Amino acid sequence: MGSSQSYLTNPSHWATPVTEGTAEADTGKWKEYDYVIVGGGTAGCVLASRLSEDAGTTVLLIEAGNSHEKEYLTRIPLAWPKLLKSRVDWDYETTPQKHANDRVLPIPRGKVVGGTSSINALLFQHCAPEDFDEWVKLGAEGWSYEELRPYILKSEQFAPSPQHPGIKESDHGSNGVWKTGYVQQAPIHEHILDACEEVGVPRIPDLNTLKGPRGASTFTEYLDGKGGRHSPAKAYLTPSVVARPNLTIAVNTYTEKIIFSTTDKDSAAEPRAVGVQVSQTRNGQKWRVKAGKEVIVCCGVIATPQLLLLSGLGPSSHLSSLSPPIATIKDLPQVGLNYYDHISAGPLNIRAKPGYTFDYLNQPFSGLKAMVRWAISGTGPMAASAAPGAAFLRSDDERIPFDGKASTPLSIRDTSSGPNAPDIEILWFPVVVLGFGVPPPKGVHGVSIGALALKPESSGSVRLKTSSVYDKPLIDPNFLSSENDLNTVVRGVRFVLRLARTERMKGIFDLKPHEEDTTSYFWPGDADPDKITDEQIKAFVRRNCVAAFHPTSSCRISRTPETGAVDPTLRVHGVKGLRVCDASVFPTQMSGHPVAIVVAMAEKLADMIKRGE
Ligand SMILES: Cc1cc2nc3c(=O)[nH]c(=O)nc-3n(C[C@H](O)[C@H](O)[C@H](O)COP(=O)(O)OP(=O)(O)OC[C@H]3O[C@@H](n4cnc5c(N)ncnc54)[C@H](O)[C@@H]3O)c2cc1C
Repeated sequence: MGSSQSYLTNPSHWATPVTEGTAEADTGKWKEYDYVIVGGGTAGCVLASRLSEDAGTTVLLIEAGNSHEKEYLTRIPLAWPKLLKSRVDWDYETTPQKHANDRVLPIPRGKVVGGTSSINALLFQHCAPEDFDEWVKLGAEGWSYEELRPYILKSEQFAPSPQHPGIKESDHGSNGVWKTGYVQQAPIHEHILDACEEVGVPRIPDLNTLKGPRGASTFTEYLDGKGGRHSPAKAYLTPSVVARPNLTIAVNTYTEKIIFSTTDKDSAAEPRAVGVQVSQTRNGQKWRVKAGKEVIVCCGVIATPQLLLLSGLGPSSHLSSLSPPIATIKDLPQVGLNYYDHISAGPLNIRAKPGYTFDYLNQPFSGLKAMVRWAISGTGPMAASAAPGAAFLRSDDERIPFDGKASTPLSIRDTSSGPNAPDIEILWFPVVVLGFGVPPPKGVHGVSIGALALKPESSGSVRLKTSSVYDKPLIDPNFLSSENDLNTVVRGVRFVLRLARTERMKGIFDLKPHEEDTTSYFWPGDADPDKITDEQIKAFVRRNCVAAFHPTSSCRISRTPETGAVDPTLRVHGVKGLRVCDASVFPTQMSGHPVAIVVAMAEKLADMIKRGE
């Protein structure tokens, strides 16, 4: 099965229409592929590319969004904030968050080939090696750092840069298909790195070494060498891969449910996935395809549990409570639970003198000029980093003067994955950010800094609102339900306030005297760390916290169905012919940015499948 057309929109070309009277699992007449991969996002692109390397294996990749090639803005590194709430964003939101003043928080996710990796901030990070040892302890045998690292390196094609000496080539891959390297940064970035050092966080040359990311550094990013995003879609679905006759890529098509065999004699005890049902509109024509070998679900942390639940895999009490109820195929209590996300204090805006940041691009003429420059030459600020660097620290690091005269002793349990792993990230953006959809202030220059709890205890769930894939599910991350998370974020905010008052930032930051106007966009950025109280910071966080867009674990790997949704081979517990591969299977949260790990995981799974594991 294949086509000369690269990305197919009409299911008649690759699936079989459902006609009246057709039995649900009558697969005999359906178009068939060895592997049906649902979700052409980060993991889906990698798997489709690797599994179709064998010309004798047929692969179908089904994506709900459009081809990335048709979405111009996805190519421009600095343009990703413009993609949020656009047609390439699923634009999910949380339920009202009880511990964040009942606010509803946005959760963007990519709806386009490449998925969220096509709309994200392009940061490439291994996270902390100890994160993976923690995974193994939680039951993910085979997913230690030692076992996953070769696949991180396999994926990467790193371009060294003379501006970034001190990087060991052995810490990066050079023969992979995914291009990484360094981009231009706003002038303020280097100053902030030095300021971090002044507040007790050393500068390190590379976040991606065997020592882990503790320290302050510039991010490696994924770029095509011509100033554009090199998403996994671009890296893995090259024109020659897309042209393979054994690979079919379908776009603008929703997978509604997985279909199970009714003839398999063991199906009551262990159902077998035999294909999927798809459609393009809520009440329109439906089509089906058969998976000769496996269905692999790669829909991400929200849509993967949604699809499993819609297919009857989940807690039967939840499935039967829906209207109309969904028949339980396998009672799997953990599907959709254990949703963890990094929580950020909310934008800590600090004014800066002009000339150090990218705020000038908000003026129409400057922005347009930068876009034209990028379109002609792939250079200039639009090719630069939106989040050039970060500091990864521990809340118990005694070298850091977290506390101020007005602070109280905060009790913080160690939730990190190990002594060398961080539990706080300080991430800076070289522009003032007022919030989703809020226009930037005119004539103001500055930075927006996030203080993130990297190993939150709070976890939540994804649940169905209705029995239709066209209705967004209910997402309740339960943010800040643990006081420990809030205290960790408070410590992160205190670090930022100290950083703002370093010698290094004098004359660069334009701090105003401490005042208590909590309605200002520059509260508490201007606040004096010796005058602000923990209660004031906590109130700010509850009012302003935002998800850091790194959710994981809603179908996590575990030894048993009582503790997770998939086994270490990524097969859904107790179901044949069905695996999951995306950030939903992470056994728990990472202490860093997850996209490189999703890619490595898909690389590893492709090898496992080829070896018959
Ligand atoms: C704004 C933002 C910035 C970020 N920045 C970074 C960063 O700089 N670095 C980093 O490491 N991480 C970053 N992340 C997180 C990272 O990009 C994601 O964790 C990662 O890409 C998730 O990959 P995935 O394969 O799990 O899911 P996705 O890449 O989201 O793939 C899921 C795919 O499934 C498709 N799909 C869903 N439902 C269906 C259906 N029913 N039928 C068919 N297709 C379906 C979706 O359209 C999507 O293409 C960011 C996230 C966001 C939102």
